[in-house]
Amino acid sequence: MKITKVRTRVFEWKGHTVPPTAHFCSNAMDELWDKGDSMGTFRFHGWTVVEIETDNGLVGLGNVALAPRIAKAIIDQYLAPLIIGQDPFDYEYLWQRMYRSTHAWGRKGIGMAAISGVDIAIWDIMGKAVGKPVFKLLGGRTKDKIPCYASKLYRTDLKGMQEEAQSYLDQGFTAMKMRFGYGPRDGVTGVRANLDSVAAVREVIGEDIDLMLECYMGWNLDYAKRMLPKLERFQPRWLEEPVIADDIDGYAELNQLTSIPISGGEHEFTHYGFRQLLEKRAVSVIQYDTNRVGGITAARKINALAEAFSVPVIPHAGQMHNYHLTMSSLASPMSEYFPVHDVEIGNELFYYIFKGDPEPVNGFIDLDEETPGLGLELNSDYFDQFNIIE
Ligand SMILES: O=C(O)[C@H](O)[C@H](O)[C@@H](O)CO
Ligand SMILES: [Mg+2]
Repeated sequence: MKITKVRTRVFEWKGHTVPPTAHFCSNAMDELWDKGDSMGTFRFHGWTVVEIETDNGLVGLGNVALAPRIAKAIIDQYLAPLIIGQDPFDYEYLWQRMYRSTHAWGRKGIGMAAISGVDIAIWDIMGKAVGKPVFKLLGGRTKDKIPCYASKLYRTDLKGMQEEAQSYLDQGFTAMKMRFGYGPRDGVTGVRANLDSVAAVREVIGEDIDLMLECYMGWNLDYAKRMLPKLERFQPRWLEEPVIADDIDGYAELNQLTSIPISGGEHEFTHYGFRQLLEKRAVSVIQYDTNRVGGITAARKINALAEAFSVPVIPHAGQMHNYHLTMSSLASPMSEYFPVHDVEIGNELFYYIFKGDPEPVNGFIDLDEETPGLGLELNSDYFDQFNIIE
């Protein structure tokens, strides 16, 4: 079997979006004095869709969620020529070919995200070629079903957050993640506002539900050191990305500071990046996203490393490209799940572009044993709401 064609399309949402309110989610721009839209940095309203065709008529589907127009250009100009004419089952060779030939500029960030999109499509082809779901190629089922945590709870008014938390309990979730809205520049009142939001959610969910806390890199080391002891009484399952992704020593310091596990890796790349995080004991939970980290070929290596370090892997976002790895790895106890809603920050856009992602039932998702490949197809129902760039 040979790869004959690589097609990339950018899907840019032009439909209705829910505007974020102030202090919706702390983020890496918060430290800067900025007159602009401080929420702009973490809205993702576009996606790159990768379709790889083979000479026996198979089409593999991959995706990239970061800087979609750039990802498309990288795939079209640099990666497609490296894989056309090649056998998709040579996935490790192809990964190394893409990785090494773009090494001067592509090791981390959007270069690796583009490689990820291609690699995901290659795994989809392999599954379709042998008539098996991708998790079967990765070792098979290690769990009956995958427990999921509901991930939204952006910082709005406390009553609204409480109602939202209650709705996840009603749907059967036993774990959920909330976002902080305030950081170092918001002073003592911001500290109080952050603590109040966790107290409000805990009040509704009680002590027997896992609660994850997300900073999205909106704090700094000093602020995080002051916040962590104050958060201990809420017994969070983890505190996520307290500082920017490059401050690995900061993560390591925070991870030893209190009983609260520090999570990260959503903005880290390849097994080399994760070796550093693991060796420094910088994170207690790993959160790569397969569509950034280097695809399934890199993610499975990270799973092996994490297993040896006894650090759980709970990938960013859930979604099919991650679920297959979670299903097949003992290192992965759980998945993130974005409850479907109107287009807000863009995480939910995945469901408007693809269909096939499983719906959680009582807080668990399952993968079908019979559907070959990743189990995704394009969802043409919403095509007219996108600007589609070929
Ligand atoms: O962990 C996450 O789910 C991500 O950090 C968020 O989706 C991010 O996009 C900020 O909301
Ligand atoms: Mg996160």
